[in-house]
Amino acid sequence: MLTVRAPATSANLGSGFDVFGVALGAPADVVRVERAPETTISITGAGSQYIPEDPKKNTVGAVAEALDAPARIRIDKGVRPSSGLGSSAASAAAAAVALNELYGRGLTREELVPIAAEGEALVSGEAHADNVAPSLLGGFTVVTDGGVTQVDTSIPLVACLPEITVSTRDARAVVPEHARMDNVVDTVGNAATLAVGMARNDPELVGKGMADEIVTPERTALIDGYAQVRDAALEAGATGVTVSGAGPGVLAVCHHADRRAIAAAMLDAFDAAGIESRAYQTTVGPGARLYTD
Ligand SMILES: Nc1ncnc2c1ncn2[C@@H]1O[C@H](COP(=O)(O)OP(=O)(O)OP(=O)(O)O)[C@@H](O)[C@H]1O
Ligand SMILES: N[C@@H](CCO)C(=O)O
Repeated sequence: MLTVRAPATSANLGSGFDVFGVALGAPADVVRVERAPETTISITGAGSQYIPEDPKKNTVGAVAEALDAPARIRIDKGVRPSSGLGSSAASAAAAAVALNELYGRGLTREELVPIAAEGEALVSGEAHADNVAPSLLGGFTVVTDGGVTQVDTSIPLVACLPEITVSTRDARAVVPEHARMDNVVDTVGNAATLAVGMARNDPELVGKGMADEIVTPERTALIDGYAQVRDAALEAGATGVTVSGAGPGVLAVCHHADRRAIAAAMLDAFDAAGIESRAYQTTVGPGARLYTD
């Protein structure tokens, strides 16, 4: 049996819609695989009751099919689905690493990115790879048609997850089809600032570079209490705040010493809006890890 732990991720980071992503130190999914004549899936853990065990409807089933690697697959969910923390991607990334090893396919982590993205196509209608790439490779990733660029970094983060759900499919429906050129110019500048900040491990540059006037404002409207939570995090010292992935998770970038106060401020602000939430105080971390029993 092979076991893989694959981390939650946060995609977009505001200015990098469908391009940027980071691996989170926590939470994570754990996937165990054994060879079998046909693929079966069982699921335990966070939100498992909302996730289909039918291989044709589960991201790990799509990965098993893409790798022609049937298996008995057990998923222990650390990442709740429809969270904005790359839940479906964490399972897909873990399965890709595990099944690649189980069947000796010999693919590199980079080569597994489009395979794991097949799972994302299944659940959100598009094979966007901005969650599976950081879950497989760790650190900060930039996904383009030309491939994936990755840099290791350890920027401190707080990811706050409210007890509401926003499906990626619904959140993609509000993305505007057109943008004004001045907003595009601003967003390109912010994205470049953010990327430099990641390379320099500088939370000030990363936070500043998350600003985005094109996609983020449309999505914040889907998250009750977002404005209050953002303001509370900024007051508590966050260098930048944005929607995590497609939401409803909210991501704050900060200095290490401010994480606790920011987490408390975000939890209180959601609470004041009548919404329970939990906060992960973490950093950008490593990618999927394989264990052999
Ligand atoms: N292995 C899996 N883990 C989690 N969700 C899955 C899995 N397989 C299928 N799904 C389905 O995918 C949907 C959740 O995926 P979605 O992309 O909406 O959320 P997410 O991965 O948490 O968020 P985001 O991509 O915005 O970070 C749910 O409908 C869930 O049932
Ligand atoms: N880039 C995707 C990520 C979903 O997690 C989106 O925002 O729709």
